[in-house]
Amino acid sequence: MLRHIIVFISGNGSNLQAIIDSVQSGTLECKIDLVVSNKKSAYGLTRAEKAGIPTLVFPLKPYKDAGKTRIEYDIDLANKVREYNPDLIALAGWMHVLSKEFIDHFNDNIINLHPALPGQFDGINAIKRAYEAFKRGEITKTGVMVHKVVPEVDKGEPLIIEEVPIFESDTLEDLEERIHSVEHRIIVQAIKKFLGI
Ligand SMILES: Nc1nc2c(c(=O)[nH]1)N[C@@H](CN(C=O)c1ccc(C(=O)N[C@@H](CCC(=O)O)C(=O)O)cc1)CN2
Ligand SMILES: NCC(=O)N[C@@H]1O[C@H](COP(=O)([O-])[O-])[C@@H](O)[C@H]1O
Repeated sequence: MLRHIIVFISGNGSNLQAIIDSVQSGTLECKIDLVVSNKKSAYGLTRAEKAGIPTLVFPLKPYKDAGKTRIEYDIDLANKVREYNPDLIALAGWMHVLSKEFIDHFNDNIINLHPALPGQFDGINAIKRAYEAFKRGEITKTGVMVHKVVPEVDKGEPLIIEEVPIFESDTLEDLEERIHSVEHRIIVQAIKKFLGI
């Protein structure tokens, strides 16, 4: 039976593109029913449109301007996404912390791609923070993981973890490039693993 996924983004969408490419090549046998972005400027929306995938732009600002809460935003977003009844929601660069109220609608069927090892650099700017920690001599390597999403940020059970080396000669850009290439591979692997396909 064809499995259905929804991908959440906030920016460039290179990981979304990796998912799209895998679906189009047949290596990932599922259907991307919707791409959701909280930013209308996200280039990932263009990637989705070029691939003929429906998009939903759902910004937070109107809620803030109306004095509404993040929870109200999350509940409204969850109600829109539930209409698609996805087998999986994949957060691929989604830059909002999702509330319990959102997560509870989807029975643990949410995964997130994070460019760090478990417990190393939770939150945003993980690659830069890892690079700076390496330069201070505090770490010798970093990594990428895809994990289940729970209310506590980046603390969900890992599905896939891959270590990524850092070299003395690396610039931050070198490390970012190395990490992104790993991300593009393991996000697809993680979806396959989660869906059992
Ligand atoms: N409940 C959860 N929500 C999200 C998780 C998670 O594990 N549990 N993963 C994140 C993705 N992420 C790290 O992997 C992450 C993204 C964003 C933030 C964050 O602090 N966002 C700020 C806004 C930052 C900005 O807009 O630049 C915020 O939400 O206020 C932390 C971690 C996705 N959601
Ligand atoms: N904490 C979450 C986080 O940092 N996510 C990161 O955002 C980038 C999105 O890139 P993309 O828009 O090109 O896929 C990726 O590096 C992803 O790991």
